[in-house]
This record gives sequence, structure tokens and C-alpha cells, in this order.
Amino acid sequence: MIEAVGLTKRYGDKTAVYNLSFQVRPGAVTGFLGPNGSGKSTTMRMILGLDNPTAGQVTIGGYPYRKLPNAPRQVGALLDAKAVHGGRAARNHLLCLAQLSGIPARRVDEVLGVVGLQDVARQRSKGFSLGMGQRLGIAAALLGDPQVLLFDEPVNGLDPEGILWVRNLMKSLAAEGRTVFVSSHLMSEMALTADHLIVIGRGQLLADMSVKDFIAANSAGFARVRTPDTEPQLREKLAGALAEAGGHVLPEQDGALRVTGLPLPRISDIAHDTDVRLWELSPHQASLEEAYMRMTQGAVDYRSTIDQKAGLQQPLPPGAQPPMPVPGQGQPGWYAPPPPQPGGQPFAAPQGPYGAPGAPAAAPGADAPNPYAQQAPQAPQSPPPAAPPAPAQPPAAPAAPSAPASLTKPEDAR
Ligand SMILES: Nc1ncnc2c1ncn2[C@@H]1O[C@H](COP(=O)(O)OP(=O)(O)OP(=O)(O)O)[C@@H](O)[C@H]1O
Repeated sequence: MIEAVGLTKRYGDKTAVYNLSFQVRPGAVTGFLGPNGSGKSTTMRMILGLDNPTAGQVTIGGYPYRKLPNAPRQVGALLDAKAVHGGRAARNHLLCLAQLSGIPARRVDEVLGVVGLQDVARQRSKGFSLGMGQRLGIAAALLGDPQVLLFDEPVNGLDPEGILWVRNLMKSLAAEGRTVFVSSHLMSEMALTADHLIVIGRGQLLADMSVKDFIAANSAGFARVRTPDTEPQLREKLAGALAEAGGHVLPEQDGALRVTGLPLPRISDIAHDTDVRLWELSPHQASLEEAYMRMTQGAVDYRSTIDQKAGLQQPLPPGAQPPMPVPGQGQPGWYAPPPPQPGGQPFAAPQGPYGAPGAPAAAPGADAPNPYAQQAPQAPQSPPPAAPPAPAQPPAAPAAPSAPASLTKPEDAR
């Protein structure tokens, strides 16, 4: 087990990690999540004795790493796959590590086989692709057959087959009773791989719970409701009736409505009472990504602004409309609805085309003061792009679904 107590790390006046306490237990894959610069790598380095905590401590099996007897046989880690001597053949690199730790040479060939690099074992690693480098780093972590494994972004650069392989590897290592601690920015992958999550923001603990509980605590189920595309007035009518009944209604990119705060049968009854036909009424659960975005939105240090392409773009001809978002590419700006408030009260309605005024619940921990945290840089103010003429449509979304540009939108856009 890995245990951190009051772990704090300062670099000069920058506090990278502040008062972190958590446990990583054996027999499970624990995902370590946090926005860029939130302190994940710093925490992992302290676990591995590569950095000294400014305050607090972290132990593995009760010992600080540097006091752990035969540490390389007990703990394996992939921190930076590029940290290898590129002029050395992959096998020789592993052989050096094995010899330093008293691990027999035949184990090197075993792990080369496990990570699928046996055919390139004698090639220099400087010619390796990103994914091959990751595999070599994973091989090094497995070398001592350790009980505790740490992986910092292990799927970085891997192809889909490689990602699946890492997922299965992590799960099987945990199923063998090992402690597996893995950081990743790939939420969809974490949702499939991790049993438990530790989430940090600006160096502080935001959540320590199972994936299931995390999604439940940071999001709520919602309904998708679609009225006939051919009769937009029906959609407006239903949206008004649902909002009046206490629902929170927001438009989806494909013209459907996303409704929270009302059970499906009630939505159906309201549609019936208002004489609106439905083409779709379906229950949905927010994804881990949506729940994560909601939780960490207050702890993101680096945000992009919309690219205004100063002087580089032809102005739109008079009367022309900006391009519509592409259906099926997700909708930046959509994050999980806030979790239900205690007592089953409906959510605080976000400001929106159909929502009543109000503010969504703050992400847990987002308000917790960190005396050392630095202010997130403010996005420069720039004139808003010309609004599309159709008021019922959501604002045109930036191109990349995960572009943090959407995080700069006001609360009511989420
Ligand atoms: N050696 C160092 N000297 C000064 N500042 C550092 C050092 N290492 C990390 N930091 C700072 O500490 C903060 C946390 O960095 P860290 O690399 O731990 O974050 P991270 O969560 O791993 O980020 P990412 O997801 O981008 O890899 C950052 O602001 C970083 O600039």
C-alpha cells in the first residue's frame, strides 16, 4: 500500500503539492487524475524518493522509498519513457537495470516478451517510436516483478491495440493483488481501467473514491428529449413547459433537449399534457470525462482562448453565417449536470436559453483555499464572435471536442 500524509512540495514560491493525504490500496487499479500542472508527477516522484517532500510524508508498505528494503524488487515505475540511454539496445538497457538490482538476465527476456518488444530487443532505443518507448518503460517497471507499480501516462503514444493491452495488463496486475497507481488524461480509458480514483487540482486533493461514486457524486442522470425536427415550435413549447415544472433544460447539438431534475415519466406526462409528440425520450448517465470536467473546472491552470486569427481570416460576406458545429463530434461546453443537492432537491438551474436563473453547484474542493496556489491566468478579453441568427441553436462550438477553450465560457454555457 502507498500512503501519503500531509504531503506538500514547494519549489521556491511555487507550491506544486499541498497537504495531500491518500492511500493507494492493493488489488485495485487506482487512477490518478488532475489537470496539467496539478502535481501528479511531483507526487509520483516523491513516492519514489526522487523528490523530498517539503512537509508530510509518503510511504510504501510503511517505509519511505529510500528506506524500503530491496526497493527495485518491490516497486516498479514508469515515469518518463524517454529517460533511457538512446544509444543502448533495448535489451541492454533492461540488462543494466536488472544487474543493478540483482535480477537474473533471463527475466529481461521475459519482460521483453510481455511487452511485445522481443523482435526489436537488439535495436537501439533512440530509433523507437513513442509507443515502443512506452513499452520499454513498462518492461523496466515489470522487471523486478514488484508488488507496487506506478505508471505516469502509460498509454501515451500507444495505438489502440497497445492501449487495450495496457488496460488488460493493469487489470491483471491488480487482480494478482498488486498495488497499481496510474496517472492518465484519457478519461475514457480511466473509466475502463480504474477501480478507484484520486483526483487532485492545484496540488490539493479533490476526490478519493471509486469511479462509480465519483460519477454519481459529480454528475446526475439526465434525459434526452427530441421532438419532431420538422416542428421547432413544439420543441420551444415543451422546453418552456419542462422549465416551468422545475426541470433544467438545455439544447443539445443535434436539436434534442437535455433535461435534468425531472424523472422520465414526468417528462412524458408533461409532453402529453402540452400536446407535444416525442421522437426520443431516453435516460443517460454522464461520463467520467464529464464528471471530471465538472469537478476540476475550478482548478485548471492553463486555458486556451478562441483563436481570433487576427488579420488572417477573410471576413464573412454580408449575410453569410458562420459554419455550424459538426454533428457527432461532441459538444464542447457540455459538462455533466451538477449532482443532486441534499434532500433530492432539484438542481440549481443554470442560466440558459430555457433554464431559470441560478448558479450550478461549485465543484467540491474547488473553493478550498490553498494558501500557496497561484491565480489561474485570466483569459484575455476579446470581442465575442458574431452571434448566429437562430436563437434556439446552441452557440457554435470550437472545433476540438476537448478544447479547454469552452471552459472559458461563462457558467451558463455548461
Ligand atoms: N523541478 C521543478 N521546479 C519548479 N517547479 C516545478 C518543478 N517540478 C514541477 N514544478 C511545478 O509544479 C507544478 C506541478 O507539476 P507536475 O509536473 O507535478 O504536474 P502534473 O500534474 O504532472 O502535470 P501534467 O499533467 O502536465 O504532466 C507545475 O506548476 C510545475 O511547473
